[in-house]
Amino acid sequence: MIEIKNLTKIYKLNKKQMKESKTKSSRKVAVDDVSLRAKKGEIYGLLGPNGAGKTTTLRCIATILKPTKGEIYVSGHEVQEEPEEVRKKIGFLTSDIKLDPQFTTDYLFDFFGRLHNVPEENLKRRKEELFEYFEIKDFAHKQIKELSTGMKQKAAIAVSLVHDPEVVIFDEPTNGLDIITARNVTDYLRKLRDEGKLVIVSTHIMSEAEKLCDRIGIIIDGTKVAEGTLEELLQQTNAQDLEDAFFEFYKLRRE
Ligand SMILES: Nc1ncnc2c1ncn2[C@@H]1O[C@H](COP(=O)(O)OP(=O)(O)OP(=O)(O)O)[C@@H](O)[C@H]1O
Repeated sequence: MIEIKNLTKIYKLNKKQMKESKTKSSRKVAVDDVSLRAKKGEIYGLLGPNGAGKTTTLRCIATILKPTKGEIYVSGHEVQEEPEEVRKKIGFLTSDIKLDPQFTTDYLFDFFGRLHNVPEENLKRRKEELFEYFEIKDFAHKQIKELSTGMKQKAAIAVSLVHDPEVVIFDEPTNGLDIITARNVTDYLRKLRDEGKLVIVSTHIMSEAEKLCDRIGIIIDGTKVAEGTLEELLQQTNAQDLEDAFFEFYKLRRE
């Protein structure tokens, strides 16, 4: 389970960032008092527009960013108190973390597997399974820098799952992927959910959230403005689809 209790993340802005953001304040509240729970066996989607605070929230869960306030528990371990334990439990994918361009997928898979203390037998089996599923075999021995965007994303996904994590945190996992590769990835996330894993994803794509996520948290300007199953969100807004529901919540937030 992931439990976020009153997470707030404030970035300190430097002069250049203040100028770019056209603000006189040196503080940017990226996430403002967000609480949520996601359970094993579900895909929880964080849905929000650009700059809503989705990536910041996921990075705090993944121990990459330090929360300004609040607590986050991953399988019972608090991210600031037991970051090592949290890192063992999670697989984290984000576009900001790039695989080293001079290495091959095959090499990086083994490297990260050993870093996670995956026994050699299991590592071989995991590689066989993931490389087969994501059709990595044909380019497994090419350097990352030679790969297309889609191939790089598949490689990053396989590497993030090397240790068979019980919690999978994917930041915009289908970003930049063609429709076939994107379906491949979302199908794999469903498979993980069906195996009893907890999957948390961020997206700004309404149709993806609608089809993929068991529960959705809508986040706008760093605040969670709504949460529920698709049916619940539609009921709350009398909307026909998620896009309409989203705009209802957006209007309410901006009023
Ligand atoms: N390192 C940083 N320093 C200062 N401000 C930041 C930093 N990272 C993000 N922000 C700001 O915090 C806010 C939330 O950003 P975040 O990346 O979490 O949003 P997001 O919902 O993931 O957006 P997107 O869909 O565009 O990736 C934005 O206003 C962003 O400009």
